[in-house]
Amino acid sequence: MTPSTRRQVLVFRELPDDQLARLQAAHAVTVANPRIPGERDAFFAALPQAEALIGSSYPITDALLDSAPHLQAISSISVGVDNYPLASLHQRGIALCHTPGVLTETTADTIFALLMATSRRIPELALFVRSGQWQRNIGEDLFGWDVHGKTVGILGMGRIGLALARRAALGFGMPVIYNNRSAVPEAELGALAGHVRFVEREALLREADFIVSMLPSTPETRHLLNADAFALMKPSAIVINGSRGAIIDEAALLHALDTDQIRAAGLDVFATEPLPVESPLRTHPKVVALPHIGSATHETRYAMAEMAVTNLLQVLEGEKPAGWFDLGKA
Ligand SMILES: NC(=O)C1=CN([C@@H]2O[C@H](COP(=O)(O)OP(=O)(O)OC[C@H]3O[C@@H](n4cnc5c(N)ncnc54)[C@H](OP(=O)(O)O)[C@@H]3O)[C@@H](O)[C@H]2O)C=CC1
Ligand SMILES: O=CC(=O)O
Repeated sequence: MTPSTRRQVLVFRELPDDQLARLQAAHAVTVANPRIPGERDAFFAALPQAEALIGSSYPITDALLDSAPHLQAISSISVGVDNYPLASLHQRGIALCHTPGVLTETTADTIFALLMATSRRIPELALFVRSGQWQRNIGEDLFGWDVHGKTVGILGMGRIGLALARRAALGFGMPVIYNNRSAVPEAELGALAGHVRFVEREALLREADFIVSMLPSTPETRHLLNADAFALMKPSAIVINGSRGAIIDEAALLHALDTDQIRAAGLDVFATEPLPVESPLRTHPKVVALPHIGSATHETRYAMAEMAVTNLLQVLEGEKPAGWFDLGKA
């Protein structure tokens, strides 16, 4: 990419003031979030001039790219890149950046908390107290299930999967099994060496007490947790989805929960987000549902915004930033 003078940058999700100012110091910036009804028209009006986009949580489609003929770079404020048409970006020569690493530990904290909350029924019992139902000692109908010592099966042992495995194996004494397309080299396991075991996916689904998805959403991982997968799991299995809604066939999940094929599910992500109010997952007694908060702390959302702005500034200068996404390998 040729080093720039001032480029037309379209910001499609709010940025911290100081990070917006970094962009404004170097480029001509329009801020318009297409998810906000009052800003939608401004977003589409700015696309024909836009040379760069920065934001997240909005699907960038081929049709949208067609209306942005000058686009040269997109900087996503996320690690997941499933909102972008990767092959089209590659074909059109549009660079893509994302924010791997800065959200790893925070997301692992959230997903481990979700695992614990689901198994120990924390939201349900907190509501029990809040609603004034705690009148005597609780009975076993409200007991949860142990977390420590149980086997966790991680689908997608990448950056976040490994951070989750450290919490589970080294903090909670949990045997960890995992599945990837290729096993993590022993040298990259660090303190986890000897604590985790690569297994085939089917074995993971059969053996694990907790099945956790940290897989990216791709054509290959779509509905990987489907009726066949739930049929392999233990009736006591708890399914945790910390990555993307598309990994789970939600109708099959509901059937598995309703027929006691599995015990419970903890979900941070859904096929449609925000979760539609009519979704049975919202109020299902065996489901703990969160509003996609894996990385949602003040510190980490700031770090993501800062990295995304740095990525964009560097890519517009013709450099290859830390968050460069290699479209050639996607
Ligand atoms: N809930 C939330 O708020 C958040 C959700 N996420 C989600 O988490 C995902 C993972 O993030 P991160 O850990 O940084 O990503 P990584 O790329 O580091 O990890 C992904 C892992 O999945 C494995 N994988 C990819 N495709 C397949 C497949 N078809 N079958 C089996 N394994 C596969 C990869 O291993 P291999 O290549 O060997 O197969 C890799 O180890 C993101 O893509 C995003 O969707 C991320 C942040 C926050
Ligand atoms: O879901 C969040 C992300 O960063 O990806």
